[in-house]
Amino acid sequence: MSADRIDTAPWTGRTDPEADTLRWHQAIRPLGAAAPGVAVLGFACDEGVRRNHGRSGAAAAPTAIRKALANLAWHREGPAYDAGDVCCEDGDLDAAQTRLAENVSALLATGHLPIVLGGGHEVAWGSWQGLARHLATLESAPRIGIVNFDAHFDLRDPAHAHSSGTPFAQIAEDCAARGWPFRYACLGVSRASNTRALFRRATELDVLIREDREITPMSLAQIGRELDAFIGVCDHVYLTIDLDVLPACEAPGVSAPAARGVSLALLEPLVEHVRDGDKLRLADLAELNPAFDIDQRTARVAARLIHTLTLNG
Ligand SMILES: N=CN[C@@H](CCC(=O)O)C(=O)O
Ligand SMILES: [Mn+2]
Ligand SMILES: [Mn+2]
Repeated sequence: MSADRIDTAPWTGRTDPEADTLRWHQAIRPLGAAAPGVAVLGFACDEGVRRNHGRSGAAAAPTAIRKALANLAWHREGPAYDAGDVCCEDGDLDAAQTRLAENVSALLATGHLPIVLGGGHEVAWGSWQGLARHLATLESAPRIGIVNFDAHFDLRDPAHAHSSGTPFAQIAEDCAARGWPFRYACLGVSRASNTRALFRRATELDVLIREDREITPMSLAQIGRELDAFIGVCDHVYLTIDLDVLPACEAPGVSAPAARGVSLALLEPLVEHVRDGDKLRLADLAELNPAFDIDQRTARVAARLIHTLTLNG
């Protein structure tokens, strides 16, 4: 399986003359037959955002994230690879998500930790299918926990149209069809941005919900323990970060900027909980829209989160 497009152009940045000054652009390698490591894979698609009546532009996000990541200091021991981009052609979202899933499952089968660079949050349906396809070859009913940092549940009814607003409802249906448990934590939810119907669906699906206003410096340790307990009853974790969980001042470059949001200073320690649980199999970042970004602020946050997620190993 291979991606639709390989673009090495974003991997440029500062080169220092001193020793031990590596940055990502100097360390990352094209994917090849090599030791398992972190593998970034782009999903250049905003068809789901368009269908969800959002602001198009997230298809350009993988390149913008790579550019921001390129210049960050390299602190890893293990390798990192660029697996290229999956693109959405002619609005065929299902086909793009299927190709994403094929690439993700191939990376998992060769021992990599895939980090998918969305794309609208429709990336999650492709990411999930890749993880499910891989785990189904190993276990009959894998216990997968989905941790979504997001201002939105993205549990809209998929019967109308598959979009950036439906991926976790699609996953819930998929789990039911497979006889797998659906375990979903959605942290950073804005009550003002999700209808009563969405809150009801989340409650029916037994979603672990923490609203944006509940995540404070005082509650951080407690929410970390709740996250640990959630992860504790799973064997595998899929982490998905919708950048619109951050306040608009920290992440202006998204389709639906957050009036309140959860700041990076609170988000990052929670992401570290997920990282350090030893169960993380797959992560993606969604909804960066470079057309609305200011001085690469949102792309820099995305890159910082990748740096944090991949710091160990
Ligand atoms: N992935 C985005 N989901 C949100 C978008 C909300 C908005 O555009 O205002 C949702 O469908 O609720
Ligand atoms: Mn969102
Ligand atoms: Mn979302």
